[in-house]
Amino acid sequence: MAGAGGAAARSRFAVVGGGIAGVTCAEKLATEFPSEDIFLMTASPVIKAVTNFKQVSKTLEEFDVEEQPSSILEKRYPNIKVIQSGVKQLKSDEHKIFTEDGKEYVYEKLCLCAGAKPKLIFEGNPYVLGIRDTDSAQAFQKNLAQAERIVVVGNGGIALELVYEIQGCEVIWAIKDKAIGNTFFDAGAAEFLIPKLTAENRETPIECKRTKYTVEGSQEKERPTAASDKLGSALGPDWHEGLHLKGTKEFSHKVHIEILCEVKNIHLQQEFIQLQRTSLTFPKEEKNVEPDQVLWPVYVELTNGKIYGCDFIVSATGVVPNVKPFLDGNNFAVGEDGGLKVDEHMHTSVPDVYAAGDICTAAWEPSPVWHQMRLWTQARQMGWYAAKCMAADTLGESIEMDFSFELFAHVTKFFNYKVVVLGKYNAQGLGSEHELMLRCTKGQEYVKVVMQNGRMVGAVLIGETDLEETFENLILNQMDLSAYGEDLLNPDVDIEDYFD
Ligand SMILES: Cc1cc2nc3c(=O)[nH]c(=O)nc-3n(C[C@H](O)[C@H](O)[C@H](O)COP(=O)(O)OP(=O)(O)OC[C@H]3O[C@@H](n4cnc5c(N)ncnc54)[C@H](O)[C@@H]3O)c2cc1C
Ligand SMILES: NC(=O)C1=CN([C@@H]2O[C@H](COP(=O)(O)OP(=O)(O)OC[C@H]3O[C@@H](n4cnc5c(N)ncnc54)[C@H](O)[C@@H]3O)[C@@H](O)[C@H]2O)C=CC1
Repeated sequence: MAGAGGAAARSRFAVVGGGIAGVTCAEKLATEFPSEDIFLMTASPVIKAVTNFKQVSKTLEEFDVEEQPSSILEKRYPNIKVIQSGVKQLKSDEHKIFTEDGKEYVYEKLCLCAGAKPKLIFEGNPYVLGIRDTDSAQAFQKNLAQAERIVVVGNGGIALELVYEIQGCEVIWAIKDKAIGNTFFDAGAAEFLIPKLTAENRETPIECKRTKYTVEGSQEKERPTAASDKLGSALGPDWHEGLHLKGTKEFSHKVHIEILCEVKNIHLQQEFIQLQRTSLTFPKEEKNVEPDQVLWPVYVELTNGKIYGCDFIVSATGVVPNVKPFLDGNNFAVGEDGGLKVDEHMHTSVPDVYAAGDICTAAWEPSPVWHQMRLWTQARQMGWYAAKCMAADTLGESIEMDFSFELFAHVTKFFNYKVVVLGKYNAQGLGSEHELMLRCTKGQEYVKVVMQNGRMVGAVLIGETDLEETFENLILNQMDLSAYGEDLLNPDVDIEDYFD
């Protein structure tokens, strides 16, 4: 193949990234062009493959994500050539890729699927950890095994999962918002979920059949172990189930929530003691903590004036697309969130370069009930559709937007409840032009629909509601439901029979 200083290897199609988006894209290209070699360049030694894919309804899908050695992918698709080396530089004007191992590759069409990395608060502070891939999850588990108290910052998917799963360690959960889980829920749903978080006796988590990520916990308390700076792929479903997320204490769960605050500062122990002695304005006491004056390795100062000592901090504060430094020097249009802007054909602003998954920012005019969220369902759909678009452009064919972008649909699990979110489930972008309808049975189900001009535009379904398919249809067909009024959520009306 390509040698340092030797002739560059050539392929019609190249894909960068061995996560869900990249692997799905390479697989689809390999199927569309069985006689072409597809280069898949990836910085991680393993790739992520989608297995047990199940189309639950028109737009809802469920699947497992498996970490596999790249040889398995090459066996399944003999025309995929995995190049296990990070991309150091892209020279898009020459259609060339330079890898860390000193080789170069020439492509005709390229799809960038390099994912994203955690957007950390106080980046560089050794006491602040992020969770993204197997390495960082293992580093987290190792540190937790020695911890008595940690501070979790952020209010999205990772924070929701962590605060529920962690045992034997006190968790101070600091959120900017009034209610928990702001990326998925409104205050009503948060209220429904809170008892599950604070319950004394939780259900035992279901044992995970596949052991996924385990490490031995060290007993010595020291500075947090950081994950390596290798860029791995994002974790898959149920990533925490194989991990023993347990601290040093005997109690089961202990979560304290601090709302409407951010982290103002982080002080190391010595600095904290010094500040207490010398600064007139610095709080003299660590508040809300037992008066035994435990000394913690690190102290978190919140914008609400409170200070908490802890062993380390988890920053679950979103992601930033991986565009640096390997894309420097190319003229990519970038969205506000730092992602590569792509049009309705997943094409970036640079000729012959497409992008999919967490690295990209959907810059097309979306369907009124779809929006981008960096999720593995969207990574799979985008990777698949990008390959279709690359194929269509190569063959001079036209292509229509894939149906999966018609409606935002996500199924997941929080606090052991099934959670389905559809369309504008939090009335995103609707202003005051909408109405909400609710149905809630404590400890069992929470159903919220968002209505606009008599039509359903979004829904949150928590628990086993069995309503997802009917509501998906109602949002897609935009039927005028004004005549049904409150009956829409009446548990005595069999709504599925009504509309199916
Ligand atoms: C802890 C956690 C839990 C999550 N839970 C859920 C969930 O329950 N449901 C859900 O839908 N989503 C979840 N997500 C989000 C989901 O995992 C991601 O949106 C999705 O996996 C992104 O896939 P991707 O292929 O775009 O990127 P990634 O999986 O990040 O893959 C990027 C790939 O690019 C490679 N790469 C990066 N830079 C280079 C380079 N310079 N050269 C070569 N290769 C490079 C990396 O090695 C990697 O293989 C979770 C994420 C995390 C971190
Ligand atoms: N079950 C699921 O669907 C899950 C999905 N994910 C996905 O993985 C990715 C990473 O997850 P998260 O880090 O949880 O990101 P996220 O985007 O879900 O949430 C980020 C949270 O951090 C908050 N935040 C941002 N900056 C902050 C700051 N400076 N101080 C305090 N709070 C701040 C935001 O308000 C938001 O609540 C996301 O794309 C997420 O959608 C992760 C876990 C589970």
